[in-house]
Amino acid sequence: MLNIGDIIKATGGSIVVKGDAEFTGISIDSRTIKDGELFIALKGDRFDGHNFTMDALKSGAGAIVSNLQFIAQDVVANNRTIILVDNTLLALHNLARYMRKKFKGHVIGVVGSNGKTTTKELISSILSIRLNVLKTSGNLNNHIGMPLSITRMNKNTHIMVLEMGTNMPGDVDELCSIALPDIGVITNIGYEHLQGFGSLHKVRDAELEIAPFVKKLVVNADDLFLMEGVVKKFKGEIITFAIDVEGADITVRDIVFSDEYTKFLLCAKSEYIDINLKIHGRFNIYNSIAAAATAYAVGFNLQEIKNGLESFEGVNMRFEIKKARGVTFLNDVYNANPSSMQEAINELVRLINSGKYRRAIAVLGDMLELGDYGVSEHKKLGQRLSVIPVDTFIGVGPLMSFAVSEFVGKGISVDTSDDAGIKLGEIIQEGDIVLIKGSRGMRMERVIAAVEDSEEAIGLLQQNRS
Ligand SMILES: CC(=O)N[C@H]1[C@@H](OP(=O)(O)OP(=O)(O)OC[C@H]2O[C@@H](n3ccc(=O)[nH]c3=O)[C@H](O)[C@@H]2O)O[C@H](CO)[C@@H](O)[C@@H]1O[C@H](C)C(=O)N[C@@H](C)C(=O)N[C@H](CCC(=O)N[C@@H](CCC[C@@H](N)C(=O)O)C(=O)O)C(=O)O
Ligand SMILES: Nc1ncnc2c1ncn2[C@@H]1O[C@H](COP(=O)(O)OP(=O)(O)OP(=O)(O)O)[C@@H](O)[C@H]1O
Ligand SMILES: C[C@@H](N)C(=O)N[C@H](C)C(=O)O
Repeated sequence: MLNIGDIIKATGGSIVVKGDAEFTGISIDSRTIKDGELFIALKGDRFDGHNFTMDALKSGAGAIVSNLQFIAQDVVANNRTIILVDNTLLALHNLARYMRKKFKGHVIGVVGSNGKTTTKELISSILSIRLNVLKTSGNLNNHIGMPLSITRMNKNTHIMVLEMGTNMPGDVDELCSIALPDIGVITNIGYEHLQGFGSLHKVRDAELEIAPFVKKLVVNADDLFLMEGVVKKFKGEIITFAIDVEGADITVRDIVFSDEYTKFLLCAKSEYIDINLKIHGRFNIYNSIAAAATAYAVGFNLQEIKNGLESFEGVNMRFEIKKARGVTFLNDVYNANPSSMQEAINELVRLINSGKYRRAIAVLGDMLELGDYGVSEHKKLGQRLSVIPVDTFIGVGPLMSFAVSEFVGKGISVDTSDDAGIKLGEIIQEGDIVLIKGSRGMRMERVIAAVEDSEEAIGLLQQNRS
């Protein structure tokens, strides 16, 4: 329960109408606010939440606003609490910071270019074995989603696992100044959001903004560029995980990949345990050992870590392997940048080399937000695809057309993911393996939807089977 005294202390706001003094939680959305919650009216790209204060007050217990002119008299007369502040986003930040300061457990901040959501979920899966974990839900990793997640804290919360996203310098610093993490996890440094950062060095600087806040930093020792920055900027306890580099705190041996499972031996000092993951790819071993190292650092033993890792089912749209009508789809449509694209291609190659598939098809959408690197990174991708056994490459979007033009082989350039789905529907055959990936804005999930709807594709597959 949040009480009005704490809210006023945290936000410095003033009470305009005093109704309920206790609230079950915070909501920023009148469409989903629940009975007893306090609405915070935020201004967004499409709407100003103040326009929905009345709706919110009808269902909720009160509101924090910065502008009273939207509050109708009949709602005021209804005795719903109304708190006036100068800046509602800042009020959300201050409230989250206030609640965090009262919290005595560990707060784990997960940053890095790739794998944050998956690593956050893996850490939570392990810690939940014996603790009540509060985690950022889904991908809510920005200056709205992360503080909002903190406000879900209650007296039963033992530990927090918070994903922190960034697409420009200063984001991680801002998020850390609210969450005050004591343990940091940096998954890796890669080519992401270069439009906002300009260079890989600036990406590293941005992710390392977590360093001054934490006492322990869990880092990927195989990422030598990251490690160079960590050693320069961090003076606390460094906990390392690695597949290749020897001597890391958490390492792995005897990796076995298949399209059903990923097995390996997880080693911590002189102890080891076998792990059988339901998720796929070498990059997911990194995410798993990042989670293992974090859990180890807060006192979890290897059996608990095994249980948490093995029960994890994966996150939607992140390298899901789906089989439909004899075709294997690698559904990696959540996002894309040059580093994660390379990882996905490595996995495609590994699967092709297993000899189980007839043909490989890559359906790839633009990698967005790369600024000046956009064209050159797409051209490089086309060249890389040319030297692996990809039968057909369907490129979606204007940037991918540069990749298609560099591709030596059967390349098709289309404008939208719907068009790509139709093309794919025309060519897929039973026994094919298809990688589908692109930036969020490219909506590559529509490729799979279009194939599923395509009668032609279904017909072709049935014809092939008989
Ligand atoms: C605020 C909010 O959550 N908006 C989401 C909402 O947008 P919508 O169009 O409905 O409204 P507005 O934002 O314009 O509305 C303002 C407020 O009005 C409320 N409201 C509106 C209508 C109504 O009838 N009643 C109302 O009460 C409304 O609820 C608002 O409070 O829906 C969209 C579609 O689902 C969402 O896209 C939109 O989400 C925005 C973008 C958001 O910031 N959401 C956060 C909760 C969040 O964490 N979102 C993550 C995205 C994270 C991300 O992209 N991370 C980047 C790094 C980012 C770094 C930082 N510099 C940055 O720029 O943010 C990364 O690479 O990881 C997510 O959704 O996944
Ligand atoms: N450790 C990793 N190294 C490289 N690529 C990865 C790694 N983990 C995941 N990926 C790729 O990144 C995609 C998104 O994964 P995830 O959502 O876990 O990352 P994220 O960092 O949270 O992304 P975002 O920045 O959009 O929040 C996956 O589908 C996969 O292609
Ligand atoms: C979805 C957002 N978190 C992200 O990763 N954006 C990049 C540009 C992408 O979608 O590839």
